[in-house]
Amino acid sequence: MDYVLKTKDLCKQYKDFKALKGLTMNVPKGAIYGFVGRNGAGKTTLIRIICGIQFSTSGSFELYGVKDSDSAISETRRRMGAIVETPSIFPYLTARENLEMQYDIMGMPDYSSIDGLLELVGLKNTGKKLAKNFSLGMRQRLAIAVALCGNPDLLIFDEPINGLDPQGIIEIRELILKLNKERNITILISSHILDELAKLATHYGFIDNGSIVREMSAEELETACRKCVRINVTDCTAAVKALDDMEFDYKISDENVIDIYAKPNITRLAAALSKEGCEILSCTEHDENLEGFFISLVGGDSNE
Ligand SMILES: Nc1ncnc2c1ncn2[C@@H]1O[C@H](COP(=O)(O)OP(=O)(O)OP(=O)(O)O)[C@@H](O)[C@H]1O
Repeated sequence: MDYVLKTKDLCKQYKDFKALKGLTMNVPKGAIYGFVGRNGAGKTTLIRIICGIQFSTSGSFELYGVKDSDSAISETRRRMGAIVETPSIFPYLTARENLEMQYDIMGMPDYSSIDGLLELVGLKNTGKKLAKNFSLGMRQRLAIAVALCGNPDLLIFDEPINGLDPQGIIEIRELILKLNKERNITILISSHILDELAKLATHYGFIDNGSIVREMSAEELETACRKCVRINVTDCTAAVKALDDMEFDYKISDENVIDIYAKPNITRLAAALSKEGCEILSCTEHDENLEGFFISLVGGDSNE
């Protein structure tokens, strides 16, 4: 498999605090790589290091096979566009003027591709409207257009849908999918909005406490997200006793809600619970989702 980005044992220390602790990750070419971790896990730190905004304390990375220690890394970074934290947009310029400014900054005198870029991100008809008057979704799409200016084949998004309304989320999702499918752009996207990420990602890297705890493809995740039978019961303690006696693999997922990782005979299950004085109020089939998987991987809350 070809990899666009490979990191090896990356560490980042701020005084006494280790933000990255030997982070090793591999982003395959053509992937939409979901970089999943709770607040403070180290996602932005890693992205800032790849973008050259910060330096690692130790470890290394390769971008398109070029090592970070190689002098060619700056040139290689031109193959990459990034939208990190506050997008770099000039509020008192129109969408077109923002892109012209970016072309100037990048030393690209030919503006002929700007119309196509504006069309691609759905900002072709914004005319004289200044970016400061754009909706958050429009601003985010403009930021994506700015990141696309150098015609990159890797795009890095740090939490791209934070704060967007549902319509804005759909627009950004569709744009990301289009860039990946039609322009073959590899995408690294950090997010803690896991349900949304699940609609996009082809690969995942789960980061916790400064290191990658698991990398997997979307197919592998699907297999790992176990199907279960979810029961809502009147008495959880009594139900647990019955489930233990029947040697079921289960998890208490909420107050009086239990996920059973098996296909129990419902009549027998109801009878066993009833013997303990517990009734089943409802029973449904349930798929463990990305969030459930993430929590089972790193424990605790996903901060979402
Ligand atoms: N300049 C700094 N000095 C000291 N600590 C820092 C600095 N920058 C980040 N940190 C700490 O490093 C850890 C990782 O931060 P980082 O921003 O990479 O996390 P994150 O996964 O992107 O989280 P979030 O989703 O909240 O942005 C956090 O505990 C943060 O407080």
